[in-house]
Amino acid sequence: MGRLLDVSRVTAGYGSITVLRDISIGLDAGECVGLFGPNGHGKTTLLQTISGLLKPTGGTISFDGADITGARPRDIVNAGLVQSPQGNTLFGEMHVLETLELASISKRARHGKAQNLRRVFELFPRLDERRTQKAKTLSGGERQMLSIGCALMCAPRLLMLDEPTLGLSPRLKKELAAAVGNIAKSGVPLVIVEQDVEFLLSLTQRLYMIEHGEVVREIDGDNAPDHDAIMQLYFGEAAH
Ligand SMILES: Nc1ncnc2c1ncn2[C@@H]1O[C@H](COP(=O)(O)OP(=O)(O)OP(=O)(O)O)[C@@H](O)[C@H]1O
Repeated sequence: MGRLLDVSRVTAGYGSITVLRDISIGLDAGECVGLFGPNGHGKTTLLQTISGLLKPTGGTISFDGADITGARPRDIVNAGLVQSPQGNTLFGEMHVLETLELASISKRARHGKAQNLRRVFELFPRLDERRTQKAKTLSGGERQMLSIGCALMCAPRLLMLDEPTLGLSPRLKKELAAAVGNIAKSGVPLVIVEQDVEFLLSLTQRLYMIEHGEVVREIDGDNAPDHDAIMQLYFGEAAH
């Protein structure tokens, strides 16, 4: 059986700027993988390309055996491949419940809307307590939870999270890590972009280190280098 997600030799960028160069990553059903590396080296661009928001100029992307290279974002979501962007992309004037309901507009999300909503509130009690609070008044961590909640409203078969812990306090980070861990335990495979490698190692089986739009290293979670070696990798090799 093929992989759940197979990104093969993809090239993509913005206009004349090439960001991703012949990049390949993949995961099997039931697996969670992490992407890390220095800022500005293409991790978000990779997620946007997989989601169909950016069209690759080379390579192929398949999801559950179907070729989705260049497919429309809405068709990709309907196939069950859903991205949760960083939490600052929400509509500020809409409150929590409205936002989650709006997220269930897609064909895929309409089924089981009540059940998905229950699941989001179980996972994130903070959102349950703030159903009628406007998105713009939520804290950074709560906005991140709402962004993940929106993705969960689409009943993902693969969920991609873009820096879910960015700017969070240690306490909120722990809370979010527990919720993301529960999502993984419920059987949803994850692709997580994060700067915090320890956070990634606690949630994923495999890491890809991305530099200059390429995978420069693949790390197996069971044989991961220790903290110092990872820092050396990060700053030693990212400095040039
Ligand atoms: N819309 C855009 N137009 C032009 N260039 C862009 C655009 N979005 C991103 N870039 C550039 O593409 C490169 C890769 O950015 P990207 O956001 O993918 O990196 P990243 O690894 O996710 O970084 P970070 O960890 O800081 O989020 C950067 O040089 C960035 O400036």
